[in-house]
Amino acid sequence: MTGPVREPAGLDVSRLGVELAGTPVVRELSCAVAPGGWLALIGPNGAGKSSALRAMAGLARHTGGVRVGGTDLGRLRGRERARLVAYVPQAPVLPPEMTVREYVLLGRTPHLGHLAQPGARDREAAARALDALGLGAFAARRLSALSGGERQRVALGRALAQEPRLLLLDEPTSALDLGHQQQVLDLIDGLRAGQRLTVVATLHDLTAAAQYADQLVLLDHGRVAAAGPPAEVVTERLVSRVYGARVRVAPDTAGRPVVTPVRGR
Ligand SMILES: Nc1ncnc2c1ncn2[C@@H]1O[C@H](COP(=O)(O)OP(=O)(O)OP(=O)(O)O)[C@@H](O)[C@H]1O
Repeated sequence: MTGPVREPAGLDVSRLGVELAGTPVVRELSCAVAPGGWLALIGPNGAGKSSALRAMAGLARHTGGVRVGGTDLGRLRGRERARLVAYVPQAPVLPPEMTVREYVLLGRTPHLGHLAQPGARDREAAARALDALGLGAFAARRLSALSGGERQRVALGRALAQEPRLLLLDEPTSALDLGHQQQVLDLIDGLRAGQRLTVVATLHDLTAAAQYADQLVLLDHGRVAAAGPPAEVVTERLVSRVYGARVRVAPDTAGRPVVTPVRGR
């Protein structure tokens, strides 16, 4: 997918904290992602990954700072923030009567003037996103008539049409078959490399996280249990301690860890 290359922007998160119903669910999370970098947030159910991501998107009350390209996100209004950051939730709520094309075009909203209608450039950005995700054939389909995996790709399509500089993805491949998982992760990786889009994604698949991200943050009960390059974070010791899982971890030919679950007796 090619689009206009804009000034790249990195992410700086300092001492992020989120409290829900009086309980801290993210504590003292600090991380930095260079422009064009990919950070994966990993950790067991309830570790605080989605909460941290929502806070980075400005959608959850939090303490600490989130800066994108040096700009404090807390100081930006919704539209300004949406030109910089796109967020795709784990289970997006899609308006059932809208078509795929109309929905993806909504990604252009932050770029339109007040009361302005989408123009040719906006339609091109939406068409690029649809094509890149193999959704061209679905463009006229209503959102209520899509499978779970198609819905997930449509939500990502809207975010790509937004042409953000930071892309926040909550479990972007959870509903996708193996081929579409690779297609989506490869696409995001291409945008990262080609346009220096900065990516933060929560991922349950540790092998995929290690294959695609250049750094991982492992959360456990809201705290950072480990952070760094994949080979340092995805280890048998850490995975068994934090997830309570039996696994073998072996490097692939590129040295990235591959996790194999091992059946108990
Ligand atoms: N609205 C809420 N009120 C109170 N606690 C909440 C609320 N939403 C989530 N939590 C709790 O916050 C903690 C972190 O949840 P979060 O969804 O961030 O975890 P996660 O790592 O993304 O989990 P999962 O892998 O299951 O999606 C969990 O203990 C969860 O039960």
